[in-house]
Amino acid sequence: MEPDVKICGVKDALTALEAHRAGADYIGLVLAPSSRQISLEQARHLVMTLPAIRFVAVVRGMTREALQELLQKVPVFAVQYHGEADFDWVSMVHEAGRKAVATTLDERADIILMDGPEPGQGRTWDWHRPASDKPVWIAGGLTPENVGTVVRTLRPDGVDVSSGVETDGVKDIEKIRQFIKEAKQWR
Ligand SMILES: O=C(O)c1ccccc1NCC(=O)[C@H](O)[C@H](O)COP(=O)(O)O
Repeated sequence: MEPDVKICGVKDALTALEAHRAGADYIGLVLAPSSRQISLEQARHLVMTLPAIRFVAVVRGMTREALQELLQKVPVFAVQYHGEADFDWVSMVHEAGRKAVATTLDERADIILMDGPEPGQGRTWDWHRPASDKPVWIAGGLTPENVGTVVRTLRPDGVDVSSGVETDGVKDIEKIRQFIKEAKQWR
């Protein structure tokens, strides 16, 4: 099986649609503080406009109340939670009928994302694939140039990229196409 590809930090419908048409399996919408952050209203508009796309809401250290609001307002396919939570965010996401993407080895989640210490900064790290019954995605400094090697050596269930498919901080559809081609030809 070829790995799933998530293109993270998409901010507009055209880029989401082009990435989807290029073969992206998931599109990440950053709701955490970031140059890629969009509002709940923008996220809702994207998700409602493009119902065929599996959108993942990317959050960091979000409170219970804010997560509740997100789940009520934005019908994303999944929530990817970065940072510590002092409440059971996985159960909340499941009760809302969504998938949970954990950035720690949390076996209650549906997918484990192995990301670097500075998400979204394009920094590589000691990529490795932990033993887990859950699908494991790899992220952190991936590019069209290195993703093939990562897929070939670690055999992840998915790969996730943001900076590596941007030019001057903006998503670049040619890099997205190249990344997807390289990621999916190795499995
Ligand atoms: O992308 C961000 O700006 C971001 C901000 C806050 C929390 C998470 C964020 N991104 C998470 C992702 O899923 C990124 O795709 C992942 O960290 C890889 O990023 P990159 O190394 O830039 O490819």
